[in-house]
Amino acid sequence: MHSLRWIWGFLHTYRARIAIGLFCAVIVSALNVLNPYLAGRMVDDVMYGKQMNLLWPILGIMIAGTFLRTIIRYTYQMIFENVSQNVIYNIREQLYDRLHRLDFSFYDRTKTGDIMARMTGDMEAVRHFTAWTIYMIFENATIMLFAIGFMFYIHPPLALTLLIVTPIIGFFAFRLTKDVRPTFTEIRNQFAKLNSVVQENISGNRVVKAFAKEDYEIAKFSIANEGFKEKNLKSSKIWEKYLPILDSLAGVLTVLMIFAGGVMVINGSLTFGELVMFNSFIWALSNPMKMAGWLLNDVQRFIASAEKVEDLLKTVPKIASHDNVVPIGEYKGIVEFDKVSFSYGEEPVLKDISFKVKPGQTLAIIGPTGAGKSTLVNLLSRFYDTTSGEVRIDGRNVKDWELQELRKGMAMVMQDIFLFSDTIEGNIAYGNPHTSIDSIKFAAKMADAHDFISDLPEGYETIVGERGVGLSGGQRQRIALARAILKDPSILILDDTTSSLDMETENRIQKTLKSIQKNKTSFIIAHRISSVKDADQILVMNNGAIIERGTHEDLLRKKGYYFNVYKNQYGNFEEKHRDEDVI
Ligand SMILES: Nc1ncnc2c1ncn2[C@@H]1O[C@H](COP(=O)(O)OP(=O)(O)OP(=O)(O)O)[C@@H](O)[C@H]1O
Repeated sequence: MHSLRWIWGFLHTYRARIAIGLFCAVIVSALNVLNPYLAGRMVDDVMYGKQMNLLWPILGIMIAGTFLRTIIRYTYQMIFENVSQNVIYNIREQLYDRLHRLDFSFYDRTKTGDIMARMTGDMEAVRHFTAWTIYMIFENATIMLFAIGFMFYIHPPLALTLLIVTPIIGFFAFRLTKDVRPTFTEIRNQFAKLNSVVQENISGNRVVKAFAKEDYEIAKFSIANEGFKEKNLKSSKIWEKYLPILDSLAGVLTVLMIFAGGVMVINGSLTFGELVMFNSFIWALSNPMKMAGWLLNDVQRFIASAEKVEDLLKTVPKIASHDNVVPIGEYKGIVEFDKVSFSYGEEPVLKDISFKVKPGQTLAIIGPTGAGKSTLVNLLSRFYDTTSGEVRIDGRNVKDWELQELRKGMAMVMQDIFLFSDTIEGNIAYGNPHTSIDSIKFAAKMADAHDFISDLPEGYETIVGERGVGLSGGQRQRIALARAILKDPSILILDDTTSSLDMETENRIQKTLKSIQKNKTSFIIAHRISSVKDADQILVMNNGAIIERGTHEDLLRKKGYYFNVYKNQYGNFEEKHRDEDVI
């Protein structure tokens, strides 16, 4: 019931069309009882009554009725198809919108394969229900009602005799529904698992090959595939149990009709023509009963899928703009962390972090892997919210910013570079689609990417593969950097952006970046001293806390963690310190 109420929320926009469709279905159902009735009249009036003048009119009406029925049926099938396509279009749009609004924590815990299963298999089950199942249920119910009404009109005792079987059919149809429903949820969940295995294997195919794990992955897929087959077979077994019962009960109707009807014809309470009518009405009774199994099946499949789609549509992003946000107007880029702590789960990942950076300044963060560097900058753009403390930009808590406005003023080059399957030009212009090619080239020059792009046979028009396949790690980083530079943000965040570059290229980029960093607040996360040494402030993080802070010179003087990293990267400190060019 709940799923029906949910789908009605989408269907009600088309209620006029649905009403027309259902009205057409009523006409078709009425026309369905016309031919059996006329066949009976033919027997009684034309064959037995010898009223030959009725032969052609009856035949004409039968043919015209059949013709009309076909046209009207086609019309409402088209109406429902059209409504279903519109409904699915609307649901898909809302789903996609929701997927974009959901935050990082949702994607942290949800498998891509599961999302894909909802967008494909579940949506198809919902479409099938709205395009076919709804009108089929209505059509079968009305055919049955018309047939029962007519049978009572013609001969109530025989009609009653035949209806004795219907409660038994109803009972088994109900049992089928009850038993088969959980299996559809299982099938649906297994389909999501299968999707996840396939999706992960396609995305990770290089790792699979590199580790020669093809057989292992094939075996893993086989288990999921086998599970899917088993769940489907389990569902079929329930079907196999009930469908023959429903079929046989429908068959019982014919036997009952011939037996009881025959007796009534012999004792003269029923004409032969009326027996012919009843014989034809048997179809109108038995067919909906046979269909009931299939239709209930479809309804269960719909409910299992609708719950999943609705579930996703109702998932509320934890991170969103609150209702009373006022646009800030000018974006300066003053960043302040005030006693910020954060945890993804139980364990604290950031502990009591405080600092302030102003436009034109660069803050660098260095520290061992897992120290919390990326997590720190993720709080800046509100990918996650602080557990305690405040992150402020231009003096305002990031939670009080309109989310889009907050993020529009920032550009981030993430550790895990993602490029779209598009041209290099399209990838660089992702944040500014209407920009000129000259601006794109300028940004590429700033990121030291212009030369290698120009050397490609198709230059900026070169299509890069999914996730940037076809480019080296360093080339990908430089395109991502150009994409961020082109956005001309107030806050520029570079998370391990130059890790794949050689020192010479990194040096060139640092020089060019200086010219554009003048009015920006820059964050640089790196493991190399060469990447952070020029920053106005360097934070050394370990285990979620700031353990040292200061300029390069300050930190060298402290002879702590930073000093040791420096020594490791540049060899003997005293010796290298004499050679200032090195740093
Ligand atoms: N999405 C997440 N869910 C749960 N834990 C996470 C998540 N992302 C990171 N962590 C954990 O938080 C801690 C800090 O991770 P973070 O990525 O911030 O470190 P990092 O200093 O940037 O490391 P690296 O230098 O390797 O990039 C790690 O222990 C990591 O396992």
